[in-house]
Amino acid sequence: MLALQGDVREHVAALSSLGVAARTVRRETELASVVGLVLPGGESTTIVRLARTFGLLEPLRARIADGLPVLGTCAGMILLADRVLDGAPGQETLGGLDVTVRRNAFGRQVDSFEEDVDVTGLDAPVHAVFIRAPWVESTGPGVEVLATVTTGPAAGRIVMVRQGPLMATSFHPEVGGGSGIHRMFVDLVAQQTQS
Ligand SMILES: NC(=O)CC[C@H](N)C(=O)O
Repeated sequence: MLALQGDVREHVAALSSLGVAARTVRRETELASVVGLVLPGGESTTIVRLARTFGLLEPLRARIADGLPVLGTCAGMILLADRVLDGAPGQETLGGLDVTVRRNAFGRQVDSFEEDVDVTGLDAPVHAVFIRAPWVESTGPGVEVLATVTTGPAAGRIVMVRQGPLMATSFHPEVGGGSGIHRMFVDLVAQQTQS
């Protein structure tokens, strides 16, 4: 669990409900020992700035490039994206996920909303909470779309993707979304660790 800024506690609670004792990562030595990493929602520019201050920016990029399973939610999705539209001037990411995301994409009118979304691979819909969320504007060839918005002005927009060991949601599964998304990620980590 990257614990520089954002809703770390909610993710730790969601993982703990699945019997997974998540460890927090703030230092390079802590990063070195994890087998999977969650990038929380929060403020993407702040998280990148703190990652640089803590000497974690390049080590994070290196572990992602090396195949570390990562779940990025909201700001965490922005951090995983290779390309950002409407970002802060010169906004950097960790990258790894071959997508273009649009930051704060849902606009002022509906900047926060909730919707039940169907997720490929889950039996029940996920109650998805969007808070000044990004959406995925476009995806590269290796990226699988796992969920889209179905109603309202943003219908059809991509809000969950996966590319190999990298998974990202626009919404906050750690806030009232049950444990389905975390379960998917824990399974992904287990798969990748075995292979
Ligand atoms: N809830 C969130 O994580 C919002 C993300 C935030 N708008 C950002 O750009 O980082």
